[in-house]
Amino acid sequence: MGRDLLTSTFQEKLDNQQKLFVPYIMAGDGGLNILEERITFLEECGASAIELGIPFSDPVADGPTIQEAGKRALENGTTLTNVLETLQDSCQRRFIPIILMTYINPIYTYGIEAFARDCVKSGVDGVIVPDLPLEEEALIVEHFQNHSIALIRLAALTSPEERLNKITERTEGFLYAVSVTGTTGARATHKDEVKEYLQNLKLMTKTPVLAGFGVSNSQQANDLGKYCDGVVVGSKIVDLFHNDKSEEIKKLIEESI
Ligand SMILES: O=P(O)(O)OC[C@@H](O)[C@@H](O)c1c[nH]c2ccccc12
Repeated sequence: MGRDLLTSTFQEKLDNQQKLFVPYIMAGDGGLNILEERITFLEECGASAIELGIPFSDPVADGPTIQEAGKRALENGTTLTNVLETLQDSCQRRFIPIILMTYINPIYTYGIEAFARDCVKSGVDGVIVPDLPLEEEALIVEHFQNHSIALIRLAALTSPEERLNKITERTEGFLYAVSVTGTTGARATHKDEVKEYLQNLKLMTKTPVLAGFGVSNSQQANDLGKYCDGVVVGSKIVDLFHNDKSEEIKKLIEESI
């Protein structure tokens, strides 16, 4: 469970010469009643873990596709509370690690300790909090540590070396290497400097490094995968589920791992 499950699942895949693939989905997009089905489907396709977004009214890092998904989920009445309840109900039936992506505000409102405790009950293994800078993370770190929940840190192309040192040292589970400047969303190509950026991060940490933002096809996943351990794909997956194209999701994952 928790941080250790994330670490051992990733290590096992890497030992088998596989690349890691973490799809992002928005909880409650299409209704919370289909969440378990989507998670199972992604698990069967070969996903390494699921990044599950909690919809939020002010999603500053999200591009248009994820924002729209968030709006649909909020309209469906999705909240952090009912997502955790849904995950708890299906907890015994899944093996794939779950990572929650939520802004700090919903965690704060929920109560930090209560959130950490309920993550454990719901089988959540890691958390990404994109609007919580390193300087502020003391607010939550201890609570997560006590419950063995991984706090996954994000590196940016613009982070100075000395900041990258702290990020790579502190990250748990994996390092999320944001590989574009700007918000989430499919892009046609990545800048040349991304290659060096990923290689540099790989030298800085033994924790797996995953590239995310702007990956929308297996060609990009394979290209980036030469320099790191795998990819996170959000907008493309959200878009394909929304348009009922799950066969394409299967193909994308199979060709990327
Ligand atoms: O959508 P993209 O470009 O494939 O990028 C992944 C991203 O959507 C997902 O990891 C994510 C969604 N919202 C975020 C906020 C911050 C960091 C990461 C995220």
